[in-house]
Amino acid sequence: MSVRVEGLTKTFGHLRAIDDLSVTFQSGKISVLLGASGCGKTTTLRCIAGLETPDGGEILIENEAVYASARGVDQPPEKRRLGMVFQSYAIWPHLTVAGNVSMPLQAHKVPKDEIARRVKETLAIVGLSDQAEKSAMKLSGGQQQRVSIARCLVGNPRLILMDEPLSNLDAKLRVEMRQEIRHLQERISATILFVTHDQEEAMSLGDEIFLFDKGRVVQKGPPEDLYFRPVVRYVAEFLGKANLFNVEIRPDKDGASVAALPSGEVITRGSIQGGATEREALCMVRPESWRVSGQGEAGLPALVREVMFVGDRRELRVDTPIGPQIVVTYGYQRFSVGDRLSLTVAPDLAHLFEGQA
Ligand SMILES: Nc1ncnc2c1ncn2[C@@H]1O[C@H](COP(=O)(O)OP(=O)(O)OP(=O)(O)O)[C@@H](O)[C@H]1O
Repeated sequence: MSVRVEGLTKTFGHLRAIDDLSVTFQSGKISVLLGASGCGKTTTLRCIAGLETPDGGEILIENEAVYASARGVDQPPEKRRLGMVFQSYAIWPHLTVAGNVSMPLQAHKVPKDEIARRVKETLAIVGLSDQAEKSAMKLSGGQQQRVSIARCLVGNPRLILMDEPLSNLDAKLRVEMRQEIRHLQERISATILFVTHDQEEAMSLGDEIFLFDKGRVVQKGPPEDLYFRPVVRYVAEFLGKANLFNVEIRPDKDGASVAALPSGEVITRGSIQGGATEREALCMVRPESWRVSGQGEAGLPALVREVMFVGDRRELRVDTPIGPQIVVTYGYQRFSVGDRLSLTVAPDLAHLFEGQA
């Protein structure tokens, strides 16, 4: 079920929580709504669910208007046939696991034997078949969240809205649950809109990320596009770590381009985005994209100031003629404070924007 939002606006007093938002969330995909606290992610989700009434615009689910201000359309939440999972599990502590999952069906007066069948099927999907008769209160946080996911799935929604569903889980479980949600989505081919402010969660889960700022989407696309090809500085700095500095792009003798720093060093040559025309640009290099070689080699000279060993990788803070840079290397590559290095980057990993550092 695709979801289309057209010119959506929602204000709270003087605050524009959603500001003329137009986006399409694709059918059968996980779309992640990502952004800092207060940027309008939850309000967008609540408007789609019908839990919040927008000030204007349209919301279409599978091309059917569930909200259209100009035509006075505003379907109640229960008519929109979607499922929701929240940060708080909101399970009933006095009921069993099966009792919790059956609640939405009982509310719709579904026949008893059908309830039993659907609860059984759904518990199998979320891996809780052997816990069906256990009191919901006796489950771990991860299991409780699975119960709330099962309760959402039991009504067979084609569209599932998830608002920070993993925030209350510990770090290891969060990563496991991410994979489970991915597998689940593949099995039931549902459309999932997933709200988070965690960039790693967004990148590992999303088919597409919608990065919000001040009630608008700044950039949307596959995670790799946002990470390696951000359209503006805000996106570069929100997703992961970014080294940002000014470069001059000029043609090389053989027709390729070189990116030279204001201090004169050439950091890359080849087919750089932006072509061979002479111009100044803002350049972004991700920490792991720097290629490290020994002192005296061509490139940007760097002096190691700090080394942080994190097992699989080593994070270096280095001083260079263009200011401090972050460099990430493999954990087995040994570096010490005081080492002198040279840094270069592959042309396709030197990403250029308009603007100045
Ligand atoms: N019911 C409300 N009354 C007044 N202001 C509200 C209400 N709901 C949301 N807001 C405000 O609207 C803005 C957007 O809120 P929203 O919850 O959508 O942000 P968010 O991106 O989901 O942030 P978070 O990750 O903190 O939930 C915030 O400034 C918030 O304080």
